[in-house]
Amino acid sequence: MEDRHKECLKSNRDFLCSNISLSTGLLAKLSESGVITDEHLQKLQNIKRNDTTKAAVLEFLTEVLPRRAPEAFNLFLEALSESEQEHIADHLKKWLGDICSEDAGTFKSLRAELRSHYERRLASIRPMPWQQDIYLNLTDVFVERQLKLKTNYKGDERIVTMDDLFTPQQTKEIPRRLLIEGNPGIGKSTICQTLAHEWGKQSCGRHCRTLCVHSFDLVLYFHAGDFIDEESVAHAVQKHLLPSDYSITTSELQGIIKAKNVLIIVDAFDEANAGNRTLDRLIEGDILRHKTLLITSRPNFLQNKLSLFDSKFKVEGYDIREQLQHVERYAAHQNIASAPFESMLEEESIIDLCSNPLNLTLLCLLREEDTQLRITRTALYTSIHRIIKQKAAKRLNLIEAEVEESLLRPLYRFAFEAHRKNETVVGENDFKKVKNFQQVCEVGYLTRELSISRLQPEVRFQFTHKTFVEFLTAKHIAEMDREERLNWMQHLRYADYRIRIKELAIDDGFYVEQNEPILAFLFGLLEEESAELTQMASLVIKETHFSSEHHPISFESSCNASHQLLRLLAELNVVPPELADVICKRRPPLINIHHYCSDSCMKGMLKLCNLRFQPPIPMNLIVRYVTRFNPFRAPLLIYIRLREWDEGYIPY
Ligand SMILES: Nc1ncnc2c1ncn2[C@@H]1O[C@H](COP(=O)(O)OP(=O)(O)OP(=O)(O)O)[C@@H](O)[C@H]1O
Repeated sequence: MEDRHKECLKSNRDFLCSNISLSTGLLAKLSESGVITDEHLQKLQNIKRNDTTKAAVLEFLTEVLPRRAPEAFNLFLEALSESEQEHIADHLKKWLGDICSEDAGTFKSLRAELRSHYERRLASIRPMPWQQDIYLNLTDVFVERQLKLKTNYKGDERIVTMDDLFTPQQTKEIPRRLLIEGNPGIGKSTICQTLAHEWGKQSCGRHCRTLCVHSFDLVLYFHAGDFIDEESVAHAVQKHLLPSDYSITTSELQGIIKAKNVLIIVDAFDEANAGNRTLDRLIEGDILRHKTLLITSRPNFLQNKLSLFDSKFKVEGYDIREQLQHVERYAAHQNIASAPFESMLEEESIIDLCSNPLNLTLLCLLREEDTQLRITRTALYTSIHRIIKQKAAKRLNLIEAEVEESLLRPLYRFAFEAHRKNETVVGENDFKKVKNFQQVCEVGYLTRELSISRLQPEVRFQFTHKTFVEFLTAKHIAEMDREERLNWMQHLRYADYRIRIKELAIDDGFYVEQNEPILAFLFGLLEEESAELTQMASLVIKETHFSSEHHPISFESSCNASHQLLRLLAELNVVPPELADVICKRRPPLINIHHYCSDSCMKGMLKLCNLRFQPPIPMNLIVRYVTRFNPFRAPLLIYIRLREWDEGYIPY
């Protein structure tokens, strides 16, 4: 409870004890609004029964109410008014009004100024900050997030909604230090923005009476960097939240912050924690310990400060329901049909991207720009990579070429090394070699990892998505010279095998598809480099026995190693003539297309058909069980003269 409210109860104790009736109506209102618990209720009723009402009121005023949440005082006044004791509420309000009348004007004006600041400045999201003309209305597109609340030191978690952020948890105390952690682009800043913007709207709406953001008298919304070189929160408010011609002194601000129920939101601890003394003091409770502080950070930046937080939340990727809501809202906001965005969520090649709100927003923006139904996976990742690069350049105040040269190239190498070890982490020994590693992390592909051993702490960095590791690895390989690249390719395995011996519990296998995430990106990235591409394709042709004859009608001839070239061709927009020549010279006498064939295999097949070889390559097409409409299959079926299949299955 706020100091001035405590003071008010104390100064009016005699009046209250003599006048309050602990009626059933009042007690019911107090327990309904959460001011008292069932235990409190029982205790007060016992005192009333065994002693006097006065004694019970005294217990309530001294032992119960002052220990409750800041908004309990106002709820108490409301309960009085609603239980026919309005005159008591008025008496207390008048006392408070007389005491605070001078400050009240300053406070009201400050609150109005902040509200209008948030209303104006936080109304939209700009997913590409360097492109201010691309913006989305926050209220229209915001997807309500779920958070994981850590419930004990063992790491057990419980799902909560954003409405539960400020709710007392285990200890029943209002949490004063809250932490939200999450990976890059997962929506931490957007949560902060929404909280401040909601508060700016004044109305509590349906949240009324819960511990929502509107229960705070003031919300101060900062970026962690706003505290650098600021000696106090009041100084940071003056510099970052108020216009320069707004007249209020730092000591007035300090007085208001001290007296009021304030929520301080600090976004992006990870971006500005070094040498941030005021922020450290705030987290440690060395200053403003009774105020509520909400910090967001990418994971594992607050290691030695974690114990200072009463509530720790994690925000994770979208589930499918949230993805759907995201694209529907986006489409409605842009006033276009949502079907193309919804179908995007089913595209296997980008499934992992869709769970990240930033990536999904970028995908929507790209999809809107792109009138073609499909673009290659490489093109998609390249576009997103470019956006992430531009974002980093803007944030780090560098030109894009510098980001590429000094930050991304080391990152490509890290990805390559990590992939080679089949890991998605970078160890201390690796990153120590890079002088600006901190900045490399800030690009947004790496997050700080917990040490593996508690006895010997080690800092490690984790890549955010496996597919990005593959894409960045391919970027590294694409930058190698030809010999080195071919040498890397030569060491891949190109034969499928499967061993299963049940009695010995041996189950092992290898499918060349395992090479494809990187090879496909590599083909896509080198599309313009015809000679390089042809060299790589020749190697694949040779190693996967593309030119050999396959059994003409085998049900087992599924989409296997010999189809790898097809799947890699799918990543190209155009097959360059040099490569087409090689394929033509080394074409197989027959190609089997099976109902097992993957979409990219079909897509590559189409590309092959488009080369119009003379004489054409004969083809078996086995189309059993094609149940689902697939946009690649339909044109293929039209394009290819179907060999009749004696079981009479009708192609879809
Ligand atoms: N709840 C949401 N509803 C709709 N869009 C969202 C939501 N959360 C995030 N986004 C989209 O994702 C983008 C990135 O989100 P945000 O900046 O909040 O991520 P972040 O976790 O703070 O990332 P970083 O750690 O890189 O700063 C936003 O600009 C917005 O386009």
